[in-house]
Amino acid sequence: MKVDIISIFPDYFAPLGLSLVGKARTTGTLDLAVHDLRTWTHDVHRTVDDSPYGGGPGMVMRPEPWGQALEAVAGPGATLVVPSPVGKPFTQADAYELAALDHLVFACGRYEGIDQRVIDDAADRMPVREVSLGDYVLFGGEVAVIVIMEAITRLLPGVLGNADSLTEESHAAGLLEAPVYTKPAAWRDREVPDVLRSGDHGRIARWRRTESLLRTAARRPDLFAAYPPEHLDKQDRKA
Ligand SMILES: Nc1cc(-c2ccc3ccn(Cc4ccc(CN5CCCC5)cc4)c3c2)n[nH]1
Repeated sequence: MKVDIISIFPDYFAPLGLSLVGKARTTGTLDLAVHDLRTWTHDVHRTVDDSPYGGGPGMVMRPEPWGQALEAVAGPGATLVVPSPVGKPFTQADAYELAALDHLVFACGRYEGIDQRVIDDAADRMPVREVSLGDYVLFGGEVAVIVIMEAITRLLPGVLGNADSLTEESHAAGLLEAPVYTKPAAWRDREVPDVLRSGDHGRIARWRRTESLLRTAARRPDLFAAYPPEHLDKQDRKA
């Protein structure tokens, strides 16, 4: 997968050189390049922002540098992803969709956002997705891109050691996962649930299922309400 990131803070993406994302880059699974938006400014001050038409707080990112940057970076077959407080909430389903694409270009805004004409102009040439990471306001798109890149990269072939981790995932299955435990069996007078040490895999699977349902009902009534009733068997109804 080819990914290009455009930002006025290219150093923000150093974390994408570490750990499993870094490994995906060295193995060639992920071809990632980060570009400084100021490359496409031509004034002595390398200006990327200006005051908002209509007034209002802060500054807005100028369209010219973005227009030239996207022409240079987003060729045919690219999809533009723009983190934004007003975007569509980003979900695991979106991560799967983006992970299946050949070329992603991320536009990281700062200040109060990017001139809307940049998005509208790009949408004439390529698919554009404005995505929100949640109902809170960040300083810019960079942190959102790091999160999105983690969510996508772990879905790429060969990145996760044990592919089972993907099938067991909660958000993939619509429920929150059960609690996890490891050695020691007792720690600060707290015991690991006996069922998990029983070796009875059927009983263990039922226990985990029950814990997932209870957790989801308690913490994410929205997910629980959306969980297809046909996926609940009579054993679950006893929970
Ligand atoms: N999920 C999520 C994503 C973001 C996010 C993503 C990209 C950018 C680029 C700039 N900002 C800062 C930013 C933007 C808009 C306002 C709101 N202003 C009110 C009046 C005009 C606009 C404030 C501050 C971002 C924030 N935040 N949260």
